[in-house]
Amino acid sequence: MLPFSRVTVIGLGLIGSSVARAIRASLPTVRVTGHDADPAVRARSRDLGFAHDITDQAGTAVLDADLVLLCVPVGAIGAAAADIAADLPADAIVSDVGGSKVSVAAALRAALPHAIIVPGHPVAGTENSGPDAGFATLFAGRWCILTPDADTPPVATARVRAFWESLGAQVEEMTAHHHDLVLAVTSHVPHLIAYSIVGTASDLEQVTESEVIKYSAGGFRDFTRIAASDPTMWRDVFLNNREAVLEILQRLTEDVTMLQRAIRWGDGDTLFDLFSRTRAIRRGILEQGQDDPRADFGRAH
Ligand SMILES: NC(=O)c1ccc[n+]([C@@H]2O[C@H](COP(=O)([O-])OP(=O)(O)OC[C@H]3O[C@@H](n4cnc5c(N)ncnc54)[C@H](O)[C@@H]3O)[C@@H](O)[C@H]2O)c1
Ligand SMILES: O=C(O)C(=O)C[C@]1(C(=O)O)C=C[C@@H](O)C=C1
Repeated sequence: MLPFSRVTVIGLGLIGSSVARAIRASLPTVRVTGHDADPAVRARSRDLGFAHDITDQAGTAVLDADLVLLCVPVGAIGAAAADIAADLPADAIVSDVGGSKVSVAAALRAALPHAIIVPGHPVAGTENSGPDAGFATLFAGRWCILTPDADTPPVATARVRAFWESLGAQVEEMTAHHHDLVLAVTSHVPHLIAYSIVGTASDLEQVTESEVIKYSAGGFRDFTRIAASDPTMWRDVFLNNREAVLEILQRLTEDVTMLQRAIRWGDGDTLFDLFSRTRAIRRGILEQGQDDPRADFGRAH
């Protein structure tokens, strides 16, 4: 049995349009309705045709929904939830895809005090944004983390789990607090490092911009891909996961200082030991078959 038959997606950028496309591909009998606050995104989404209907008002989009998925930047989730509050059916489940979870859960609960809420985060994305960037296979073989709390009925969590599984994702449940700490290490601080190193390179007076472009075929090129990620989305993630990001940054600063000392004092063993450990981690990821699915980008639309 299908977990939902009428899904509304609010926010039709990379993630929202990918969810809509994935539903159309994997759950063809499910009706998909979309809404975006930006009229240009609504017009483009209608041209792309990944939803059965795109409404101009958020409230109209949710009138008969049984699942509403908020796919907007985490700083906008409270406003997007408030926009649907008056029209949300009492038995509809509200979920989201935000990259941080503690503040998102609080914003959802404040805007929708009586709704059934199952916060979520598909750990899958790219550096691109907007409705043209989405693709149906984005979630296949990737993790989706759900962070239900004491107010979340287990049956609602089970339905949202079944929904993501039907799009090809593997689902894990954890607390919002634990999610934010884990993602600070695996996603948020790595993005901050990429933004920072690309910014530093472009500021260096001794290195011209043309040299940065010319010699960026190596490791730096990988950083530039991450540093091209959406500025609004990532500003919101850092402002909304402040505590966990600052905690991990403190640890990182101490570890970088240790490496600085090893380089200064010619301590090759310390460098070699760390690099051997990190190489083993990368090889472990490859052995688990969790390599980067971006190799399929462009072919997967
Ligand atoms: N990009 C990724 O790699 C990735 C991965 C997983 C989760 N996420 C999360 O997904 C969410 C969306 O990210 P994205 O990459 O799709 O961004 P995006 O910029 O591609 O799309 C966001 C869309 O939300 C719309 N929007 C903003 N405020 C709105 C509002 N109040 N009401 C309705 N629409 C509104 C924007 O107009 C835009 O079209 C974010 O919370 C992000 O943390 C992103
Ligand atoms: O691969 C990328 O480009 C991503 O940034 C994807 C990524 C990640 O860091 O893994 C980014 C943010 C998310 O909330 C989830 C996934």
